[in-house]
This record gives sequence, C-alpha cells and structure tokens, in this order.
Amino acid sequence: MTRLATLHVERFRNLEPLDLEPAAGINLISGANGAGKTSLLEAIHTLSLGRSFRGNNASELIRHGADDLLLRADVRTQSGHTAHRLALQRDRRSMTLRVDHENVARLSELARLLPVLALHPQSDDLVLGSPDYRRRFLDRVGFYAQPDFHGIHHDFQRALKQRNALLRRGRREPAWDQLYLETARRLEMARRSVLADLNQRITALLAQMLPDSSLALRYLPGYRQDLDLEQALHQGAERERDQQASLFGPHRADLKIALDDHEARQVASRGQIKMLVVLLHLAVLDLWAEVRGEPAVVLFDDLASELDADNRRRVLDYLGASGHQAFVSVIAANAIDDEGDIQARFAVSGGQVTPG
Ligand SMILES: Nc1ncnc2c1ncn2[C@@H]1O[C@H](COP(=O)(O)OP(=O)(O)OP(=O)(O)O)[C@@H](O)[C@H]1O
Repeated sequence: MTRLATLHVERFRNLEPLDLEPAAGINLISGANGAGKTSLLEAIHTLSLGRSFRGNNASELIRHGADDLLLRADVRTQSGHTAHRLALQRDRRSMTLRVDHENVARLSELARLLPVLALHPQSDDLVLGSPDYRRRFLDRVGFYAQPDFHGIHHDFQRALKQRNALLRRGRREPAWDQLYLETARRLEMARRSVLADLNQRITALLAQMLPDSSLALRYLPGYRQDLDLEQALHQGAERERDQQASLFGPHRADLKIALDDHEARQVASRGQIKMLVVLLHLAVLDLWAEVRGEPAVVLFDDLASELDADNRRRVLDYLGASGHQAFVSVIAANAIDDEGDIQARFAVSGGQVTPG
C-alpha cells in the first residue's frame, strides 16, 4: 500500500522539529486547542500538494521567524518493495522538490507518489459551497484515477485561455472554437467516466454509512442540457461577445448531489451533510485504491466535531477495515472511546508531537 513510513518536519507552523513513524492504519492525533494537530495534518498535505488545505498562503506555513520550511517523508508502496523519499523545501518565494534526492520540477510528481485526501471543516463546501469547489474535487479524483486526466484537463485549460484571449480582443475564430470544443468534449467525457466510477463506490458504501438513503452525483456540464456544447456556443455567441469570455463549457460545470432524489444542500440536516461529505471522501479513497492497487492516505481533521459517536464509530470501523492510512485529529484523546481500530496514538502539545 502507499503509505507514509516516516515523516520529518522542520520550521512548519508551530511544530517543533519532528520525526514520526506512523502506523499503516489509523493514527490518532490528540491535543488541546492550538496544540498543533491541524499543523501536523497540513504538513502531510503540503508534502503531497505543495499547499495546505487551509488556504493557499505559503508564507503562513513557514514558522514565524524562520526563512523556510522543510518536509521529508519515506513513502512505501503496497508490497514494500518500492520506497521513495520525498522532500519539499519552501521559502517565501520558491519551492524545491526532490524525489529520491533528485530535483523534480512538478508538484504532480510528489502528488502521484503520495495521494492524499483531506477532510476538514471546510470540506462541507462539497455540498454547501460553490460549483468551483465541486469541480476541483472531481478533477482531483480524476487526476489519480485516470492516467490521462491531467493532460486532458491541461489541454482544455489552455484552449480556454486562448479562446478567452481572442474574445477579449473581440474576435472569434472557427479553428480555435474547434479546438475548444474538442478539448471540452474530452474533459467532459473523462469527468463523466470518473463520476460513474465514483457513483458505484458510493452505492457500495451507502448501506454501511447511510442505510435507507439513496445518494447520487450527477454531472451538470456547464451549458443547457438540452443542447450540445456547439449549439450552446452558437446560441450564446452574442452574450459571449458582450462579456468577452467563454460562458459555456467544463469550466462552468457543477455536480448535483442528490439525497433521496432531492438536492442535498436543500434537504439534508447538518449532521447528514457531514456524513455525506465523509461518505463521498471514503468513496474517493476506495476508487483510488482500486484503480491504483494501493490504498491512499486520508487526513481527517477534527473528527469528533464533525460526527456523533455512532457515525465516528462507523467511519473508524470502515477506515480500519479498508487498509487506508489515516491521520485522525481529535481535541481530546477520550473523544474516541473505543480503541479497537487505532494503531498508533500521538499526543500534541505546544507544537511537540510525542508517540503514545
Ligand atoms: N507560521 C506559524 N508559525 C508559528 N506558529 C503558527 C504559525 N501558524 C500558526 N501558528 C500557530 O500554531 C498553533 C497551532 O495551530 P493548529 O491549527 O495546528 O492547532 P490545533 O491543535 O489543530 O488546534 P484546534 O484544536 O484549535 O483546531 C496555533 O496557536 C497557531 O497560532
């Protein structure tokens, strides 16, 4: 399985320099408010994706008074035969990435070796937030689930940028429209196929997590569904000319999350929304594990505040049985009463992380 075998952190938020050997299963991280629990999860997230799940301000991650931060980890795969050492160093202007002591240019090389999914209070945006959040979520799922997804996404973004540049100059060219249509169609197909796979995992999870409910994600393509994109561009040509921007296509897509055939954000209770969000993330982990043949790493910030005792139990049971490596933070150790599934405990206090 892909798992973090070691983690080394220096000059990151309030954390004292630390070396950790996490367990392959559930790692429970407990401590008081402000102790540094979230910071520890953020360090893992940053090593995979170059940024925290709490906003994008890299400078804030560097310990106050320091010039740079350093993160390093040994990542092992399923059989344990392949191991890689990842390192990320960043100062206020630049970032240096290394895999096995060699510099690499792209963050995606780290992300591919260490797929990380984070669940945190902001994750409710998946149901309650803007379409943008849901699109990015789906694209991240696709990035790990399909080898060519990244390229397809990149090609569309480039075509969109070029088309928008032309529209800003009051121009439209059939050749660029054609490229736009083609790349948009490929991205839409890729997203729909990721979503179909995800819906299958959701159905499998529902019985355990939300019995008696139905849940499905539907793709809204970013233009009227009774048209195809070419027709939408044709009909909307005047509006695009006025607004000098591409108004139809995958960059305007959304996901409709239907709970018992109603839009979840309109009918679900707070607790149900949290559970939906957890369930969707677990479905993603299962999908990644299935297509990659290797479980992923999940960060679960503040589990206790997210879920009641029964639901916490369900989630921990599920995680324990799934083989994913989990880092679960809770405000006090006793918030998790049943210790059955927990393989390692870490206490955080004043930025110090200690096992046990
Ligand atoms: N760049 C930084 N340098 C030093 N300290 C920082 C930096 N950024 C944040 N902090 C501090 O780190 C501390 C730990 O924050 P963190 O969010 O990790 O706590 P937590 O244990 O998750 O707390 P809570 O239970 O309240 O969510 C906070 O007191 C915060 O002010």
